[in-house]
Amino acid sequence: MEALAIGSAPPRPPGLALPPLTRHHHLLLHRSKTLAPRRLVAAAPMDAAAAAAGRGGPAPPRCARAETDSEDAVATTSSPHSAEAAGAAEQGNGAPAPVADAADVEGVDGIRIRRRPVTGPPVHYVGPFQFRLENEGNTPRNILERIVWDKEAEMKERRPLYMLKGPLENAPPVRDFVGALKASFDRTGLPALVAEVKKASPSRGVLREDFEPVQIAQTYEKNGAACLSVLTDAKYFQGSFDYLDAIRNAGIQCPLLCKEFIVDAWQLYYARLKGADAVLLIAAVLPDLDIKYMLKICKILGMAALVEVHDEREMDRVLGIDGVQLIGINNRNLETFQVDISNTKNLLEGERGQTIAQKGIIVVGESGLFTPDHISFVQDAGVKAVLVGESLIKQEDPGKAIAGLFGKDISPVSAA
Ligand SMILES: O=P(O)(O)OC[C@@H](O)[C@@H](O)c1c[nH]c2ccccc12
Repeated sequence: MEALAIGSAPPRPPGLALPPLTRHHHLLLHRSKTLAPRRLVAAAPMDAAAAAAGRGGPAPPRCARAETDSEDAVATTSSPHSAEAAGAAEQGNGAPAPVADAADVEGVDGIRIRRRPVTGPPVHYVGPFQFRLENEGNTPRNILERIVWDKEAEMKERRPLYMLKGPLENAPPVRDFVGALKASFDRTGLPALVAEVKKASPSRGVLREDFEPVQIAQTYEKNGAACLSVLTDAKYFQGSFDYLDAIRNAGIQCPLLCKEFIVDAWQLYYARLKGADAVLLIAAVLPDLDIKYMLKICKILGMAALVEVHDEREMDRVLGIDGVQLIGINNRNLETFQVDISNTKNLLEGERGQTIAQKGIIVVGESGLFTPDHISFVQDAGVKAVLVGESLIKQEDPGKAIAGLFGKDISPVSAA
């Protein structure tokens, strides 16, 4: 294993130069005509969201006043790289750069959500009064944005990275997540099951009242799950890193996926020390450069990364990244909660499917799978693994429910 780059930020991989400034110019210059007119409102010196954003996370959003337009606008960025680019724009010629509206930042680095709240333009001092432009920038527009903003805030409470060094050295050895998926597929001829230990979700509420994570994990393993996925987000999924820990220490052999909204490399180290063998990287949340960077850290830590996509654009982005071994196609849109299992098929059709086959990438069909027909449908579409939560966890014995989902018993004992 390579040395762990802990205590200091792992170096930016060679060849990953910052994108040239011009890549962002259209975003900086273009202004939406559809935005509602803005109003000036009297404001407290700093509201809570602005204060949170201003506390200085890894990549504070930058704001600048529009130069060419009388109407003030707000710029934000969704990645460290675009933030740096915006900074360069300010410094380059000494003049304030034209900026984008909140609505225009959709699509920065290929991600639609805004990674951080827009803080709004600076407070204006007018005699004894202070004014601040009112806009929608401090309100999340969808659930994914809300979760990610909260996660960024959570990150501010974390222990410093160097404090993870000791516990990381004592972490349980890594298990081969990809190998387990392949072995299961070869053994059963059916998509390998990643069974999810999930108490609740924002879209479905509480899925199981009497929630015993270790027992659930044990029955999943006994009944043929190749790997397990453990929700660790507390606020929206009632998950916990303690569940990961407890499952790992209960003697479960299945490799474990840490199901978390990863926004910061720190979480990768933390997941590993809690026993994770794989992590989820969501393309709707992470720009390409962050995915590349995090893949390298995963490699150093020996963990697999399941890179999740939901649409063609995200799939194309991820197919352009070297070193991706596992792609998850989420049938659930995390912004609207709509589930459509034909999404898996659509994203695997034509050239995309061929590229995936050439690269030897394993595709995991995720969400909304309830019946043997659903499993056959996604298998025919080309997946070699499935990620299933609700349809199992809601049954009295979630493990026994596996045979119902696949239409046959896939437990290792029955195959022997
Ligand atoms: O419960 P379902 O519909 O079987 O879905 C499981 C899994 O795909 C879903 O929990 C999931 C997929 N991607 C995510 C990202 C974050 C949180 C949860 C998820």
